[in-house]
Amino acid sequence: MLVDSFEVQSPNVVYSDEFITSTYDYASTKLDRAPDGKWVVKPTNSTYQFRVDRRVPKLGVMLVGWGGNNGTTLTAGILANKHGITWMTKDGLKKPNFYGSLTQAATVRVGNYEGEEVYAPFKALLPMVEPTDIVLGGWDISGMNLAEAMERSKVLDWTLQEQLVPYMRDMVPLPGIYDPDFVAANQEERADNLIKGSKREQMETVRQQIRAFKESNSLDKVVVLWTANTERFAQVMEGLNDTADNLMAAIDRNEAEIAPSTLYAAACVLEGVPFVNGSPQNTFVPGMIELAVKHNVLIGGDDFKSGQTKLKSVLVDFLVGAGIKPTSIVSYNHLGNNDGLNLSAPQTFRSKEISKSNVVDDMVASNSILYAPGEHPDHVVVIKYVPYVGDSKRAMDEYTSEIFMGGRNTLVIHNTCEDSLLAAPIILDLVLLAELITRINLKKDDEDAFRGLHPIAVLLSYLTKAPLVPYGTPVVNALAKQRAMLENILRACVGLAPDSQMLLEFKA
Ligand SMILES: NC(=O)c1ccc[n+]([C@@H]2O[C@H](COP(=O)([O-])OP(=O)(O)OC[C@H]3O[C@@H](n4cnc5c(N)ncnc54)[C@H](O)[C@@H]3O)[C@@H](O)[C@H]2O)c1
Ligand SMILES: O=P([O-])([O-])O[C@@H]1[C@@H](O)[C@H](O)[C@@H](O)[C@H](O)[C@@H]1O
Repeated sequence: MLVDSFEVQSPNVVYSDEFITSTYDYASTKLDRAPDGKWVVKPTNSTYQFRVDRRVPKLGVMLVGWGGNNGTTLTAGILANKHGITWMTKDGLKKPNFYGSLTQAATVRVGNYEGEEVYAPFKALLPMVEPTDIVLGGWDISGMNLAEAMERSKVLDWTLQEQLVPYMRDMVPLPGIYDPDFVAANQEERADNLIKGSKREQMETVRQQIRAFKESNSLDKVVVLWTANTERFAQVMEGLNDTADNLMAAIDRNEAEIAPSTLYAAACVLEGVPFVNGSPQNTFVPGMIELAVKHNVLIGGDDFKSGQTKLKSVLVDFLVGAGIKPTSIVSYNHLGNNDGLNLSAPQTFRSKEISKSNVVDDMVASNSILYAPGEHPDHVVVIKYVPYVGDSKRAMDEYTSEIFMGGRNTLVIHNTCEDSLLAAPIILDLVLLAELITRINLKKDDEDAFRGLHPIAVLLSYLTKAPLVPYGTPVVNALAKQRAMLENILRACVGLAPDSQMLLEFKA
């Protein structure tokens, strides 16, 4: 059974016009080592208070790379849902949906009613912005309007595209910050819509564009998300970008090694606007992270977890969790969109190779029965550019594992999909959750004042290949654990315990 919404009746939850306030008992463990070397695990309990602002803002979302495959596809999807646009295909009439979005198309279990399991939409956990209320805008180094850019992307059925043209032809991306040193040379030909000037002038222009977008649309909040091309990694150097002050000084010196993505991110932080990185490059150099923490502005990333890697973070978790030892993982894919064209350059591919490769580290480290210290599966990532297939990425994976008594198991997976149809709903979740997170405050035990969550938005991990986490926080890539972490924190905000899956009421 699915319920559209619910309210929690509990002495630990108070609903006011402005806030949902909950008192939550958090159970964890503390480990000690006894003198005889025995490990001692001590259950611990602490009390948190969560306070969520129920007032959903008028939200503007500014995409860096708005005219790309992902940007145009998300824009088209939101408009088709907003206006109820249906379209005919050879398979019959199609209706708009938000499939692939955790917040819009997934559910959470809230309990059992008269013997029937009851679920609610994920978005029912806490008040969230409705996707169709979002005001979209953004930047692109290509000045093509969104209708023509949608056609260029070749993602959506033509019978849908032609109905969307009237809504999208007047959407024109703002000029963007372009630096050919950070992307593939093959991107030069589309770079006709550029912010000129020094790095400081470019950053200040972006700040002014954000302010103008917010004011002209009478917005309460803006979230910026990078869905532009993958950049090469920037060198991290002492005195350049290792601290917030050094980063700002480097921008003022027009230092070449400051990437466009970092300039956008810095502009956002200085404007108090959340910035989410959907690509794998190290936008968040140490100085950028320090700047965000200093200004207490949400940052999150990196690299949308959309297809091949998302499956990997499930499959390896299943194998290792079942005591099976993956020993060789080969992930190949080819695609023919502009992302693939940009990734055909070694320096930009390297950014993607890193984010696609590190995703198994936590799962391998979780099982020293299978893996000796320092031992890892062979892991190879290959991406090839094949123009003919366009956005329809072909992913082929081979997982070889050791099983009982010297046996071997090999799984071969073929996965074909429009990459942008996987990424667009993930972008939606990232911006909706980033906005929600800024409305969550908490305090622990006897702390006096409520405070926000850490500006590095670990809660977005489920949606990213390379989760950005505060120093000292474990990096979790296993998809089930990431989803549970997100769901359980949102459940705690309304005083609900994690779903233990124990179903004890049916056990005796
Ligand atoms: N499934 C997916 O599509 C997926 C998954 C994970 C990550 N990503 C990442 O998302 C990003 C976008 O993917 P896409 O398929 O939409 O690519 P795309 O090339 O179609 O779109 C990128 C857009 O960004 C613009 N752009 C490039 N540099 C810019 C800058 N400095 N400022 C403003 N605009 C700029 C380009 O002109 C282009 O229109 C890529 O980095 C890709 O690696 C995509
Ligand atoms: O998310 P995922 O499917 O593992 O990874 C994808 C890669 O396989 C693809 O080659 C690349 O172009 C996309 O940007 C995305 O990163």
